[in-house]
Amino acid sequence: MNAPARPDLTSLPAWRALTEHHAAIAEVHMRELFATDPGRAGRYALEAAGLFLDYSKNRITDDTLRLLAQLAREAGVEDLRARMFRGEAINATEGRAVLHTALRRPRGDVVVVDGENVVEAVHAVLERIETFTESVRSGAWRGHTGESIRHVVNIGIGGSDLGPLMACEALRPYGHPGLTMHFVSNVDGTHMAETLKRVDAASTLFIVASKTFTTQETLTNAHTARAWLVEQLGSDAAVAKHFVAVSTNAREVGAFGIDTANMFGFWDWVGGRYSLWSAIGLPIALYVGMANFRELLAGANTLDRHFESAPLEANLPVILALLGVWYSNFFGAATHAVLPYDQSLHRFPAYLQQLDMESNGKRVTREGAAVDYATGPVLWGEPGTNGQHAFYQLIHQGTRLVPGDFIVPLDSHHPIGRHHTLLLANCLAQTEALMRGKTADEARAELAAGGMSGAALEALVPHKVFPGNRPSNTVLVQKLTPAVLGALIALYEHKVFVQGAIWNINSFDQWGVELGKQLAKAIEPELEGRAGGSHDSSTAALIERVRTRRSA
Ligand SMILES: O=P(O)(O)OC[C@H]1O[C@H](O)[C@H](O)[C@@H](O)[C@@H]1O
Repeated sequence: MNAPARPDLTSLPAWRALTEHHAAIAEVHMRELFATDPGRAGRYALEAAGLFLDYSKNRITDDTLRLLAQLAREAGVEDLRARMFRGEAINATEGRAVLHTALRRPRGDVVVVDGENVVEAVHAVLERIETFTESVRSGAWRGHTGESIRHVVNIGIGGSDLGPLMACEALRPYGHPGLTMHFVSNVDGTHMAETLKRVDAASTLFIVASKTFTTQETLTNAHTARAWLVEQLGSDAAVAKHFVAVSTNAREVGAFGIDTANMFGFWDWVGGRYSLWSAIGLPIALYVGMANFRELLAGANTLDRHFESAPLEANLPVILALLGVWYSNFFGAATHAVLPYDQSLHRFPAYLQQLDMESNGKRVTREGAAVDYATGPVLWGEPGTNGQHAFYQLIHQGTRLVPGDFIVPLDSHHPIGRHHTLLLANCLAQTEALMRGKTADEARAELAAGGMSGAALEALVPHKVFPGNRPSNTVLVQKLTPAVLGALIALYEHKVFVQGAIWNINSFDQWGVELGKQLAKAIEPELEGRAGGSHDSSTAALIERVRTRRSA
């Protein structure tokens, strides 16, 4: 299981060469690079799986790309990629394979784990999902009182929430008109209470989605929902027609009271944040139908094949990953923005936050040594153009370097009037402005043309200057179809993989979420006065204040 320890990242020849190269080009402005190289946009563009990437507005030259690809090679990206696709247990701290790519393989493909072809098992579950979703969508599946299903409430959190929620939002144009989707994740009772106000029990299906089926938030919400349903419909027997489960843990599903005939399984080689392709995608399949769900899988599989076979220099996720490494490790950028110019991708940044930050927010190497370089960035974003009117000021004129990905479809699902032309124009204008900036002379000339002069003009000039040289990627897609969405998600999954491989961290565990959970378990009885504990003075005083001041 244990591969030989890799040399430290910063001692690799390519790393050293990149350090020198960075010193040489750090001050070079992209305006200059574009002015002296008419072929730049054509050379720094790639297309695969319905995604077109323009990465020419980056602070790179041919040398940068050559050295970054060399870094990927020296860091063993290709070897780890092969080991992931083969199903080796590359998630060493949990002793697990990492095989979300097997979930989107066509029938007939073979991926063997522990002597079993998992692709067959994957398709067997897909067939069960197909049968179930068709019966719900057609109205054949009846609730306890004989009504068909009109509301679906997914109860899950993290990877058992963000993926299905994001994809259902993104694929609204494909959604079943008679189904309203709801997602409850937060243990804050408000989330469940406000959702239950909007559904009626007789026509509601609850999906309890939890890989482990032990997650406190999800189990608490599921118990509340079940009690509500039983009260509304007046019978425990109603649970059978209104609750299904998605989990790897049949025992706990049974203990909760859901018949395992109504359970859709998956496997421990599917990480939570990589699970929307598994039965965790049940809400997606219910909403957009199985044919579209299969398209989503097929789009991701096309990107997988590209990732697996394209040379590093022409490999979309590899290029995105290398650019991220370039900014994180050589320019000191601490953050990365994802800016979809598509309202239906409004939860995409939130989804990517878990994917990227839970995967690469690590501080020790796969061998357990503390890293001496930066790892995953703080990822964030909002749909354009809303961001433009909120935080783009900092991206244009602030003191921090914020590389960003601009994602936009050429065709809208809602081509009303000139909306989409305006949206596209804004997207293209922003990346141009970030790259070019505005010099003092340009600002001066503009102010003069507006009738200003003298000291007043000069006083304004510094405020009107945009330094530019701010990097961005532009991802163009024809239209946000299920296949394109699948490819887009897979693009980021593999980007995260490549970065984790270079940083030599395990992108597939998440021990960092455990300590808070542990402490919450200890504090919970203390808040109710059922136990005492030993804490720092701040936590102790806060517990005391909560215990004595809350009214219920
Ligand atoms: O699906 P579950 O087992 O309920 O887990 C839900 C989520 O909670 C955990 O704490 C992890 O941080 C996430 O990676 C996971 O997706």
